[in-house]
Parts: sequence; C-alpha cells; structure tokens
Amino acid sequence: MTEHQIGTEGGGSAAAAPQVRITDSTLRDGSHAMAHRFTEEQVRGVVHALDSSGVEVIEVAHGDGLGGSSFNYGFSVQDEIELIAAAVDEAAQARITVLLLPGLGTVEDLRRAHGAGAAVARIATHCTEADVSLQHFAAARELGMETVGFLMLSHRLGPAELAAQARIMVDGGAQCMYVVDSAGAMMLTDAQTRVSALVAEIGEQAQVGFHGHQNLSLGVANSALAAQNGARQIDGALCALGAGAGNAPTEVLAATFDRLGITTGVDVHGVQAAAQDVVRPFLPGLPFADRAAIVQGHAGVYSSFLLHAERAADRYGVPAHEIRRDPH
Ligand SMILES: C[C@H](O)CC(=O)C(=O)O
Ligand SMILES: [Mn+2]
Repeated sequence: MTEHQIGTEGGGSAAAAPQVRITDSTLRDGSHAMAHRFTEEQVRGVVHALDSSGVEVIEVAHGDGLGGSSFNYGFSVQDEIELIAAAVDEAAQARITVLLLPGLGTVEDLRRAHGAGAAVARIATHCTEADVSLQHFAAARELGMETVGFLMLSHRLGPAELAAQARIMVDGGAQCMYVVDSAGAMMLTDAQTRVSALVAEIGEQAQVGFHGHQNLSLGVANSALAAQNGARQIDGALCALGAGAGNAPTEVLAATFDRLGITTGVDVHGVQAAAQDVVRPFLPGLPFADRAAIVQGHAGVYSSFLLHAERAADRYGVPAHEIRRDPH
C-alpha cells in the first residue's frame, strides 16, 4: 500500500470526510443516451434523488458539454442553462457541475452557467490537447468556480505522456485531473497505471479522478482500481446512463466502494432507489454492451459517436457496428 492507497478496513470514521467523492453524470453523459431530450421535470427528479442520497456533485449539461446543442451534435429539447438553473434550485446540498469542451463551448457559456448557479467547471479536451483549455481554466478560477480537467480518450496516451498533459492543466488552474476512459477501452492495469502516474505527477497540487465507461463491462472495476491507486473523484451515472454502453453505474459504485471499505458519503440504498424508481421509468432502453458498443471498446473509439453511428445506420441501412469497426 502506498500513502495514496485506501480501502483497508473500516473505511474511516463517520465524521471523517469521504475518501472518494462521486460525481454523478446522469444528467450530462446520460444526455447522449437520451438523445439530449432531458426535460426540467426529469432533471428535478434526478437531482432531488441524488441530493437526498448524499451525492455531492451532480453534472448537468448537453452530452457534449455547454454549447453542445447544435446541428452537428444534436439539439437539446430544453435549453441547458434552464436545466442547470432548475438543478441548482432543486439541490439542497449538492453542487452542480458543468462540462465544457473548448471550441464547442465558450467562456461566455461558462459565465452563463455560473450565472445560473453552477459551482464546478469541468474542462474537457482530447488527451493530447490540454493546452487548449488554459483560457477556460483562467475564466473558471476568476469566476470562483472549482475546476476539474478532463483528458478524454486517455487510453490513447501512455501513463507518462498523460501525466505530462495533466501537468499542463494543473499549471493552468485545474484542481483535479481526470483519467477519462471515453471509449471504455481500458484494461484494469491501464486505469491503474494512468491514475498512479497522475498522482505521482500532480498529487501534491491537485486531486486525480477517473471516469469509466462500460463498453467492455470494466467501468466499475477500473473505477475501484483507480480509487485504490489514489483517485479521489470518481464519476458514475444512474442506471449507467451514458454514451456507448454507458458509464459506471453510480448505484453499483456506491455499493462496491462500501464493500471495499472506501467511504463516499453516499447512501447506497438511496442511490439504488434513485436508479430504480426515478431514472428507469423514463429510460428509452437500458444502456448495455451491445455489438456496436463492444466494437467501440474493443477498437478504442469515442463512445459519444455511437448515437451518430446509429442514426447513420438507420439512414443508410448499414449496421452500426460495421461503421464503428476497427479496420485492422
Ligand atoms: C463529451 C464527452 O462525452 C465527454 C465524456 O464523458 C467522455 O469523453 O467520456
Ligand atoms: Mn463519458
């Protein structure tokens, strides 16, 4: 065990701060699986259930982040700033976070989200392009927001190179850096070694986080390994609602961390009820590792493109998994 490893016995006293903070992304990554059709009523229901279960941070935005509602990425049915404001209004203790991809979202979008009450800014870039995030971190810090960096498709870089990209964002103002398995392509040690490399590089100045997808059904296992190797923030989504085969399910993460003796401050029964009674009734279908999603995980292809592959499959009569397949 290193000084960053947790989850031995007991999981710490009830009064101690949780060892891992779960950020729930049902209302952002889950937006991909809902074809960006969240309504205010659904947002209020999910926020209320998560908030009363002790989830500290809840993400709300278009699936592709602020400003994602567009012809290219799919239009939202309800304006995301209105949804953010509704989430802020509904949450008694949880803080609302937004995701922003520079180029898709702008500093102006971030200001609007902050104006609606968002407290945490997560800035996402492709894992080789950390440098495009600097003005957004500067703006978020100026607004007084908590900041998180999100290195998408993290499997595409080795641990040392990924840590170097994380360093760029931390120097630019990120307070936590996420290893993001956007394609659900990481194989256990892939998550472990990347998280460890980031902890070694930035652990003195910033936290490390992990965001897993279920394309190869390893999202929860990768998240557990990430936590055991020093990640302090872990993402989930109720009913796994998210791009591709979905995210690591929040309700499974809470139960798994509890069994591992890793404290999260989340009521394990509360989030199970939130998944079963609040989210499941409005799902168009349960996210699962179907052929197209497995192909994505196997080939390491961006999960968010699944919706577009499915639309193209319908339009051109070509199976979605054929569109996504690794040519090799
Ligand atoms: C915009 C993406 O959906 C961000 C994300 O959740 C991922 O890369 O995974
Ligand atoms: Mn994701």
